This record gives sequence, C-alpha cells and structure tokens, in this order.
Amino acid sequence: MAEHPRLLLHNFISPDQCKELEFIHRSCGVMGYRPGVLSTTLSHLIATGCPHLMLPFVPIRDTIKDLVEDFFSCHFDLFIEFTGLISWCKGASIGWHSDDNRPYLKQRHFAAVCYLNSYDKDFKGGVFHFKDGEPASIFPVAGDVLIYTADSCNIHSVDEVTEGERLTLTLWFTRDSAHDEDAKLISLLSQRLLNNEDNNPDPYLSVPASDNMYWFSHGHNQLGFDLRCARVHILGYNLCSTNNKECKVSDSSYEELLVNPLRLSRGDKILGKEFANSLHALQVVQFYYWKAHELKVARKGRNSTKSPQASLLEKTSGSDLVLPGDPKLAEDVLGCLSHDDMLNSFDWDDFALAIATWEAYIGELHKDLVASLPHWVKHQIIYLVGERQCLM
Ligand SMILES: O=C(O)CCC(=O)C(=O)O
Ligand SMILES: [Fe+2]
Repeated sequence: MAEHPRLLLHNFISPDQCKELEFIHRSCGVMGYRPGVLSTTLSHLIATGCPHLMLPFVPIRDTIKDLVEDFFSCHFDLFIEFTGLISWCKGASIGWHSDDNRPYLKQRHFAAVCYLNSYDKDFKGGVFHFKDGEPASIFPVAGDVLIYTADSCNIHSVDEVTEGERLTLTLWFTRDSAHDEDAKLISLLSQRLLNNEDNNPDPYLSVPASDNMYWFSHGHNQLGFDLRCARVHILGYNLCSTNNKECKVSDSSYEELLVNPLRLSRGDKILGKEFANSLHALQVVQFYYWKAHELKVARKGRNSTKSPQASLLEKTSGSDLVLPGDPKLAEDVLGCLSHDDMLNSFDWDDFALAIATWEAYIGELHKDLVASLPHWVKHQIIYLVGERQCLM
C-alpha cells in the first residue's frame, strides 16, 4: 500500500441521494462538536423520534463500507464506528490533524467523507488539504467520496468556510467490534420502537431534543439564534400561533412555543394546518424545498380537483411568534444563494401537496423500518432489506 493510502472517487452518490440527506440534516440537525459545526447522527435521529430517517443512509453506508473494505483489502473485517451528517457554517475550519489523534479516537482506522454539496456553488472556502502526497487539495463536489486511513499517514486540514453551509456525510470504520455503531443503534431502536407502540399514537412525529442543542451561539457576546426558527425564516416562512392571535413571549419561555402546536405563515397568509411542533413544520418546509420542482410538475399533471388545495387564513397583525435571536446573524451564517429559486417559485397549493407527499414518504419509511428491524436484530447489522419504494 502507498505511503499515503487514500482514494477520491467522483459521482459515488447520486444527486438525489445528496438532496435527501440534505433534507434530513436541515430538518433534524443540531449543534455539533465544535463552534459553527452542525450534526445529525443516527443515534440523534432515534432519540428524536425519527428512526425511520435512518433508512436513506442504509444503502449508502453499505456501498461505502464495501468500497473501504475493497480498497484497503480488509473484507469482513470492519465495523462502522460512526455515521453522521456534518455541516460547517461560515467561520468553521480545522487545522492539521489525523482522525485518530485523541486517546478516545484510537479505534478509528479508516475515514470516508462524502461531499453532499459543492465548493463555489453552495459554499465558499472549505477546501480540504492533505499535508503530504497526492491529491494535495480537494475541492468538494456533491457526490464525490474521499477515503483515507485515520492515522498519521493522512494528516489533513479544512480551510475556513467563508460563505454558505458545507455539508458532508462522514463515516469512520474500526476493526474493533466493541466500537460497532450498528449494535448500539439496534439496541436503541429496539427499546424505542417497543416503547412507542404503547404510548405514541403518531409514531412519525419528531420529538425535540433539549433546547440548547438548537441554540446557535456566536462569539462571546450572547448573539445567537434558534436553528429551527432560522431554517424556517430563511426559506421565507414564519412560525405562528394556532389561534391567529398576537403571541409575544419572554425569552425564558420561547422554547415552550417551539414544542407545542403551531402554524406556518408566509406573506399575509397563514396556512390552516396545525403542526405538532416546530420540528414537524420545519420538516415539511424542508421537504417542499427538496421536492419543489417535482411537486409543481405533479400538480400540473393532475386533475386540480383531486390535488390538495391549501386552506389559507388572513394574517392578523402580530400573529407571528416573536422569538429571541438575531435574524441577520442567522441569514449570514446559514443563508445560501440557491435559496433564491425557491423564493421565486413558491405556491401554496404545491405546499399542500408537499404535506400530503411528505406524509406518504414518512409512512413508507416507517413501514420499511418496522419490516427491517427484526432482520437487523437477528443479524446484529444494519443492512438494506428489500428495495425502497420511489414516490415520485
Ligand atoms: O469535511 C471534511 O472534508 C473533513 C473533516 C475532517 O477532517 C474531520 O471531521 O475530521
Ligand atoms: Fe479529519
């Protein structure tokens, strides 16, 4: 094996897989392990009531594991130690390091970084560099995957992100079965699904994590914003009270509003539908953002009486929830150029169709999860059981 064992492959993940993982991260991501870094781990998806959103990861994890085992000639020898979506916002960077450079990371033997969006198009900065050997610099392109050993043969760094949000799917692999992520996830899943059967009538809905996981703080001067609200605002929506009445809250209780039913508004209209909480609303907003083009085409091709129509209310002044946080900072940290297309093509009836299609999508994933889990438990490994249905 070469002095610097590594491989860069182009177009390994399809554009739609990239978009689906982006949808999951923008709906479920929380503050990560370093300032300016957000993450969505599989255990977080389980803990927040979205275990079904693990399914899109499953075939991708499988093929990346095969690739790593092939390239490093260690068939049937590896366990996945960590799978997560990681985004780096404006200001984030990392200096020279190897991925096993802490005593508690010694079990990491190989790394795989899959780029889910692209340098210069979706973000600026964020170029990856190896200290020695070739390729020396990697300019992320959506769909590309980079694999390398986690030891000091592959010391690397990432330049500061100067604009936009740089998104990757990152996996680490280990030879040590004690660090097998699958065994831990399967145990969490079994507990969660068994408990849910009894007391959760609606198993698809997100359960928010603790509030501080959504608070993006910037610097030492207390500036910051709530990620859930910021992600909704950036796409042009507001969160509203359910009764269309003025609702102002003190900073200490705003979290309360985000875990209770609410509505969505845009311009001078409020959508009649009640969402269970801010994460439910956010997930639908992000789903529409992901599928906007297909939804428009699907609705035009259908008989309009059959297509869902949005029930809209006039907004009364002050019905938007007034929440703490700095919207300018949120726009600066999370805003990106590609949002503009969305702002121009918005349509409430497409949005109503997005709600119905999201429900079908989540229902399908949930069914697949329930069917897969007994196989995962039996074999103690997470793998693709059957084919995934394509909705559109
Ligand atoms: O995102 C990347 O390109 C690499 C990130 C990295 O080096 C790390 O998370 O250890
Ligand atoms: Fe690294």
